[in-house]
Amino acid sequence: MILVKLYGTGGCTMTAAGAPGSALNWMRRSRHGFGLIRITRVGRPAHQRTTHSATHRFLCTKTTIGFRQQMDHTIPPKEYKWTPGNLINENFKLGDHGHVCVVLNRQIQVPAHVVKLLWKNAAVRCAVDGGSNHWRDFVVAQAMSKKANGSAPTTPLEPLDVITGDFDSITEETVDFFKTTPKVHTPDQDATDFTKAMAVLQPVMTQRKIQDVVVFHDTSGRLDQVMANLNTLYKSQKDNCNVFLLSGDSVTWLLRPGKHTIQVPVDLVTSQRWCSLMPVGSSAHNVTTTGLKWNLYHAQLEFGGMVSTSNTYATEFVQVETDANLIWSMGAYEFEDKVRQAAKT
Ligand SMILES: Cc1ncc(C[n+]2csc(CCOP(=O)(O)OP(=O)(O)O)c2C)c(N)n1
Ligand SMILES: O=c1ccn([C@@H]2O[C@H](COP(=O)(O)O)[C@@H](O)[C@H]2O)c(=O)[nH]1
Repeated sequence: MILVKLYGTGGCTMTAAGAPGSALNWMRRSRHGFGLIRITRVGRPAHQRTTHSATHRFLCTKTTIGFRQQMDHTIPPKEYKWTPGNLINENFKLGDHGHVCVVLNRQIQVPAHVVKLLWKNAAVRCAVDGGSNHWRDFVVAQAMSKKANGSAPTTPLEPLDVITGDFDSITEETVDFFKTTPKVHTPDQDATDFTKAMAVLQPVMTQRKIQDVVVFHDTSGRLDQVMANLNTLYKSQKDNCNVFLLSGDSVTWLLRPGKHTIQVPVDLVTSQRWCSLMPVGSSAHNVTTTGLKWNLYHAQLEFGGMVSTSNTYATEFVQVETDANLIWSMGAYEFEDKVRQAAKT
């Protein structure tokens, strides 16, 4: 097993410069047979951690005023355009420089054809700890189904580039199955394996100018893990990347403060699939939407107050203007499969 150890202690930070020993080189070097690469802990070392200083509070206040000015249109709000159809029923390719695929430790419920196309088109492919067991199951199931229905062999699934994690869930069989795949050990127990995987991937993404990450997860099972996965969306903001969580019946990502246009696949509009806006972590004080069945107008969204669930679409283009982060989640897939089944019969 090629083991790349992510040390739990140490003073250096990961660099994107590609210097010898940097995180950036894990793929290239491991392919050349390098056994051990030292990468330091995720996050800042303890001596560099700060409490919220006066300067920090000052900056926060300035930022808040900045958002208010954005909402007042004193300064134009930052604009974002989203085309989730690329994850649901067309193209299956994101960004000018491609996307990263990440498999978390949950059975893959996203329809197989979607997984295969997103995987094929990915620039980097990663499994996180027990996610590698599920990826192995997926690979085997695909091979078996081809054999069982006698269909012509197609090109095999592209290999994993890296497996990361604290390795408390990956099985020996899976280690053996992926014995040539580089492994990056991330033992830090103050962050989830998913969060640490994002940190491992970040230098490669920076180098290759990749901004989008497609994650196969599932909303069933452990609520703490589901909530932690949402937290990872927040944490990934600092790296300026977009992380999309795909489950068997939803696509979820973070809307940052600003003005968002979401182009909704037409079939989801006509079938009136659900969508939602959730103020996870902090209240949003000024949210205005158009294109939804139940719109908001300079509304406050917060836990303990109003949250927008079981909403749906009035038009193909939804606009959301918000002064705070919101989790956007929308129904997908399951319905598509039902339509496909119905069309067959
Ligand atoms: C305040 C606090 N609560 C909880 C923890 C414990 N903790 C947080 S993240 C983490 C690692 C979780 O690893 P992951 O592989 O993502 O999940 P697992 O399936 O092992 O639970 C642990 C142990 C902590 N370090 N600090
Ligand atoms: O029920 C679950 C369990 C795990 N996850 C995600 O997968 C990674 C890796 O999990 P391991 O248990 O360490 O293999 C974890 O960080 C979570 O992000 C999950 O989503 N749901």
